Amino acid sequence: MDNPQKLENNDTHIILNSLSDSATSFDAQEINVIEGAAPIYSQEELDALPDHELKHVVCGVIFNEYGQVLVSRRRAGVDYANSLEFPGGKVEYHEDHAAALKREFEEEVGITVDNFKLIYEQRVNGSSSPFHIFFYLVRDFFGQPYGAEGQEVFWLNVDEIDYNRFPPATQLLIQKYILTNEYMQEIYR
Ligand SMILES: Nc1nc2c([nH]c(=O)n2[C@@H]2O[C@H](COP(=O)(O)OP(=O)(O)OP(=O)(O)O)[C@@H](O)[C@H]2O)c(=O)[nH]1
Ligand SMILES: [Mg+2]
Repeated sequence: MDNPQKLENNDTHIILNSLSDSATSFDAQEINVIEGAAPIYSQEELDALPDHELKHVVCGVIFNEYGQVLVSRRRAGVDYANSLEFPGGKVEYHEDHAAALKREFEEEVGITVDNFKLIYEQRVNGSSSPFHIFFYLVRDFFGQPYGAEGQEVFWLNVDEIDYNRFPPATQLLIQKYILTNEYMQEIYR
């Protein structure tokens, strides 16, 4: 792959970036947390669960050459509807994390991704069952991201990120990893 992190077309960058206006005007109150999402397990109980009993979720954090991060808006009718998220989803039983990340990025934002590094993981009380979420820094991508499932997708400047717009596990990732600039040494290496 030739210089996979560089977007092929600067117009696409501008179109995607202009969508961030709607993200910037987003009201955190719109986030629809489905009823019954109260924690089922205490943190202690969650920590004691065998990992094979937990669904694995993988999400990818990608930066473009302008230092912006790729974000999607969750659709209506799902948990945390309307919140922002990093693309990703549930690992299927036959997949490892890398295969699941590649599939989710193809399905959700139409790009090919590679060269992953685990940056944060956490066990979470889901609305129906607990899951284990893993966030990967994605160092290489190829193609132009778009909302392949009809959702909004945009590049967001790191200093415009409002972590309150994301689900709780993602808020922690943003606070620990993105707002502290810890990612810098990994991508601008
Ligand atoms: N994609 C994504 N999911 C997240 C993030 N943070 C977070 O708590 N989650 C949770 O991870 C769980 C699974 O993610 P998902 O809904 O994207 O799963 P998926 O793509 O396989 O969806 P599907 O079941 O409709 O096919 C959801 O409960 C979601 O709320 C995030 O930053 N990105
Ligand atoms: Mg998903």
